[in-house]
Amino acid sequence: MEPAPVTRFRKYLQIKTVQPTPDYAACTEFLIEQAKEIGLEYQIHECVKGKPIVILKSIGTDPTLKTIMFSSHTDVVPVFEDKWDYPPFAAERVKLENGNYNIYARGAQDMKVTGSAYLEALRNLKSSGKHHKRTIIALFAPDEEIYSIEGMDMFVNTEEFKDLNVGFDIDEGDPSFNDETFFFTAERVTCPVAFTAYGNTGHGSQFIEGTAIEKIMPVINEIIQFRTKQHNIIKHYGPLELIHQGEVTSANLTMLSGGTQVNVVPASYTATFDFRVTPNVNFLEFCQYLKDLAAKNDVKIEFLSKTTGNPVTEYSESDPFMASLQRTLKKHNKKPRHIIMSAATDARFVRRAGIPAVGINPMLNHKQLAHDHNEYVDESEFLKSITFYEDLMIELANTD
Ligand SMILES: CSCC[C@H](NC=O)C(=O)O
Ligand SMILES: [Zn+2]
Ligand SMILES: [Zn+2]
Repeated sequence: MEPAPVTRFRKYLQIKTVQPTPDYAACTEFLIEQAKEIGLEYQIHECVKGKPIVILKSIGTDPTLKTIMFSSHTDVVPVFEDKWDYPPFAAERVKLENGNYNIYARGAQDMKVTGSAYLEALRNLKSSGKHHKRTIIALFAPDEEIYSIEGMDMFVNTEEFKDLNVGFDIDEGDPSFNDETFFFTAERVTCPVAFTAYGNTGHGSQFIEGTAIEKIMPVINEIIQFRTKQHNIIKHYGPLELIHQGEVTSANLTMLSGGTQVNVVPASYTATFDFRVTPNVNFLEFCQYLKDLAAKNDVKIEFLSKTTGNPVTEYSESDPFMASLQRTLKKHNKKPRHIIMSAATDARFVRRAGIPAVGINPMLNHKQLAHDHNEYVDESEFLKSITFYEDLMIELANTD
């Protein structure tokens, strides 16, 4: 028999909140239905029409205290459907030889599993009748996969957000590929940059000097060398390299454009890079390095994001909320490991608003498949994560 939490999780996965045209209306309807069934208060806030932030609340016995927020995003990244063994929005429950089940769907890991675990944890809390002092909020945000511009980036600056009176945020983490539980209080800065070179044009049969491509090539080459050097710093960790990725800066050439016809030398050429800058270096100094590189090669540089850096949440075991988190980890026999998030999450906006935020995902021994084909979760890990969040909610919400 399929457990009821799994049935509800699969229903959430079947809603096509896939970028670039996510069905947020159906998603909101599902979340409201859940809130009503569970007995939670709910409110919806749209910073931009059609981009709902759904907020569910279990009101604490002392509503004057700062609240505890559990954040997730509702959107998922696109798929290459022909590369999937199961339809990505059917959320098929596949039985394995060992008797366990996997649930296959886009968003199964990133991050509807977490949103579903929050809902199930709240459901259990409500039906158990357990009291908690602080109000618990489960927040479901749109557009995280496309920079959150009309999602959390805007929302944290609103009165509605201030009214939530959040004191501590639990946010997106990564499932673990071993038996350790990763938690994050800092992440790398997403820094998309476009370099554009302008040069002489002319007939494609000629040795034209000073072409755009001649100017852009040294920039590309230097960045590729930089990338290799950064990678070399962590390569010796072998299979554990993933844990250390946040300690260095990554660079990937993700877009290259220019040229209109094969026999016409292009007048301009653009190379766009996805940089993820480690908090271990000064972000502005890194930006200056890129600016100098552009100037040296007579190339225009454009920073495609307005970020000036990412604040880090202070971590101290004597902090009462952090202590509650550690107690819950201990209770669940977790081996916590404090690392730097290599990707970007909505926690960065919460931290910018001056609120401590911890990214975490309690699922263990899992293949990391966020944004990949055949994304799935192990059903038993999903079910275990519900009890983890249930305890975490109670611990954090009863923190003095
Ligand atoms: C940088 S905004 C997009 C956020 C996205 N987060 C997870 O996949 C990421 O690319 O890291
Ligand atoms: Zn995500
Ligand atoms: Zn993602």
